[in-house]
Amino acid sequence: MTTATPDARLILKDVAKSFTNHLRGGVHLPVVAGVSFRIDAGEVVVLGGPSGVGKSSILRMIVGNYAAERGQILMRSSADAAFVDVAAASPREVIALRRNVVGYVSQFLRAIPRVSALDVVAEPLLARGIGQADARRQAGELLERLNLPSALYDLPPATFSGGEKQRVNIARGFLTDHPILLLDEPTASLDNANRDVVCGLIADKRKAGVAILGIFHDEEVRCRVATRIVDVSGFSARRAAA
Ligand SMILES: Nc1ncnc2c1ncn2[C@@H]1O[C@H](COP(=O)(O)OP(=O)(O)OP(=O)(O)O)[C@@H](O)[C@H]1O
Repeated sequence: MTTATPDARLILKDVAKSFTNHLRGGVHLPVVAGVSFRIDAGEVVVLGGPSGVGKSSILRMIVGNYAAERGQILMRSSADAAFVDVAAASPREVIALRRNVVGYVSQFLRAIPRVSALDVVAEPLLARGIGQADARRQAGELLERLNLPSALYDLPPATFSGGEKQRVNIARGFLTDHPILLLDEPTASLDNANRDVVCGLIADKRKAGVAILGIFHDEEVRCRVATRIVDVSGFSARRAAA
């Protein structure tokens, strides 16, 4: 299952993560071990399992926010490209992978003071060399699809509602054409109409051959978007240690 095929974009091999709490006398908290799965282009794999089992931690290791303790996290942009191991990558390599290979929609928007919603969304396109007018136009079109009132485009998102902030975050993550996309509960604060829009955006990405890995607590959304579910309970380090 974790062998490389031409379609493979993301391969995890025997990945493990635990935390050590230095403020609590070095308490050691094993989270996951033996995490092994593969995602091909055009798949939407959803991580399942109970709260606290390690789903978000796996996404954060893939995007390089958390260091993997063991194992390999191999990713590539196309069938012709070489795999890069995020688990062994330098900070500079991680930044390049985030710019070009792996997109990430986190649970919460990290609002930058004084930067407008439109520019927050357009920024990843600018970083990839697209001109400002074009980037802002594309950002506006996506925000419109996500039903964000145009009166908000020029305002910084800091004072937006939870659902409005989440839609800015989704637009920022979906605007680029990263070949791998990670989604951490992108529909959590959305109403039904906008949940439908996000399901449509995910379907478009899948058709374009993007390899998607997501967490969705909403069962209806999970059933609509998932092509496969990976149950993280099977990798629980606590269960293995018990
Ligand atoms: N930075 C951190 N420092 C210490 N412990 C952490 C850290 N991040 C996560 N954990 C712990 O790791 C475990 C797994 O957390 P994680 O957020 O990955 O679970 P989850 O399956 O995504 O949960 P949920 O479904 O509730 O979001 C939890 O026990 C959590 O407390």
